[in-house]
Amino acid sequence: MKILNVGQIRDLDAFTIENEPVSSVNLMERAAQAFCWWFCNQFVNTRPVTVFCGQGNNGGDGLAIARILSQKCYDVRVYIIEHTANTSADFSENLKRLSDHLTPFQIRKETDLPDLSEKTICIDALLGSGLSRPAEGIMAKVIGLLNTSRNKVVSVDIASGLFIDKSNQETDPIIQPLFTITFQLPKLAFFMPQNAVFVGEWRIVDIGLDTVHLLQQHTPYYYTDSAHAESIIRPRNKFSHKGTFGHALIIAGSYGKIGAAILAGKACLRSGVGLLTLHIPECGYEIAQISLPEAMVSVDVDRKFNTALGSVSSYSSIGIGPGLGQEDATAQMLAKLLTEARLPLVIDADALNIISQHNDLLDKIPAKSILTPHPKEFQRLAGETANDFDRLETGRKFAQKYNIIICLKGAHTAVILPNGDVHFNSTGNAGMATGGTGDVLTGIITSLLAQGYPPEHAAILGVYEHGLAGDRAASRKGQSAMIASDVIENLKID
Ligand SMILES: NC(=O)C1=CN([C@@H]2O[C@H](COP(=O)(O)OP(=O)(O)OC[C@H]3O[C@@H](n4cnc5c(N)ncnc54)[C@H](OP(=O)(O)O)[C@@H]3O)[C@@H](O)[C@H]2O)[C@@H](O)CC1
Ligand SMILES: [K+]
Repeated sequence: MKILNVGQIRDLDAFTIENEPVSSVNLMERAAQAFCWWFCNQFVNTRPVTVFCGQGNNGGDGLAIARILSQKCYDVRVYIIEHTANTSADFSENLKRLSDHLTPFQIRKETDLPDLSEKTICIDALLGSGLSRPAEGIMAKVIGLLNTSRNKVVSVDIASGLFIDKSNQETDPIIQPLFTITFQLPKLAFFMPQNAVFVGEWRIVDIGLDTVHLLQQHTPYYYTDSAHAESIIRPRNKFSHKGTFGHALIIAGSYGKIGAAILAGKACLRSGVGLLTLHIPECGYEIAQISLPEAMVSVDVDRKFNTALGSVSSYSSIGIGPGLGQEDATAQMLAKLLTEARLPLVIDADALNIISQHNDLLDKIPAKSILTPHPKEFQRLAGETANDFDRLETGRKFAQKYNIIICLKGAHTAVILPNGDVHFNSTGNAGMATGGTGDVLTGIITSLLAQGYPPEHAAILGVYEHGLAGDRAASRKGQSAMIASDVIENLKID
């Protein structure tokens, strides 16, 4: 699914109006109906509703929503924030249509602000995609009122005050909703960790914007939905044998961290690889043979750390990093591997930290290798950034410069491709913020690479399936009880 910028959203809106054709006020009606369909499924009509409207089209949506909910027997109050002499045409039309049902109250100054009863659900239709500057004056006061009230707030399209495709300042007044119900497409702002409280839980409602025009839009930003992930999966051929699915090598573990190697290895096997070899220090030999009998074990000459590899030319994919440690000998082994490997690698955890400390290694990373840093590891690699938008831009430049793929881990892991495209993941949950889940991801992606998935697909699909397995684990065990092994047990890539 594509993620568009403000200008493209406006064009898509205008194109639909002209070519469907549909009048803009009828498109607004469709948007309001779609919002109300979600709202009525979420909240019963015994809950009072207060709608706060600006004077642009977001406010127009709010007026239409108020009318529809009132027709559905909700007890509705409407407040219009009169902050400008200009109102949009569709706002004015919806104000007329509302007059048979409700009389709105005006808010012009602070003393007009209402006392909100605790039970009322507030609908935020103050400002939408037309935001051109931070909210101020009476608009900022209303935002402050809603944020300090204990009421549930639902934002229409986007939280008022939040920019769709650029960073806000920390001091900007922005609504902190429980839910955002957005029209047609997710917005770039939703994927930035800095915006978590300004988005809440978000849902997309379809308002029938032109799909052909949407296909023609160029954007570097995508959202990996189930349809896209499923289109990547290759069915297993009936006549296949273990050689068909490749031979993966995972280089991981150190004394006290052999578990990381086992988790990565098990995840690799559970993601469909034909054969797996684990390269681990000698102290892990028996642990690995007992806990993972399906894997072959290549034992390092060192007892506690990985320090030397034999030839790697026979492997179909190589993952390195989980629990590796950062010994000098390990760093030398990694440098040699980067020089000798003739295929893209999966590089995680301590392998990334070693590269951060030896910047000359960056140029040696094989083309299309997949790096899986969490934000701190990425910062060590690429330097400080001013905000999450800036970090994403830095990631795009970094991926292009070194011809690599970066899976920037987070609530919506961003898979950044060598051409600068970014695919935000849709699966996963806060239960996955626990030790070992990163090792599992390394195993999954290494497995997909071994099976012949192109690196871009291995990264996008691996991240998606990792999150999906985490969601299955959370629904069975709960987010607090689940551990990395549960993510592995819930893998099912077919
Ligand atoms: N796209 C779609 O497919 C569909 C979109 N729809 C809906 O339309 C919404 C977009 O509507 P919109 O363009 O009228 O913008 P919106 O945000 O309501 O207000 C802009 C007004 O506010 C003003 N203003 C700006 N910043 C301000 C500030 N800080 N403080 C105060 N004022 C400020 C600005 O003034 P100006 O910048 O010109 O000074 C202008 O007057 C969209 O989010 C969705 O809800 C659906 O109905 C149908 C399908
Ligand atoms: K809004």
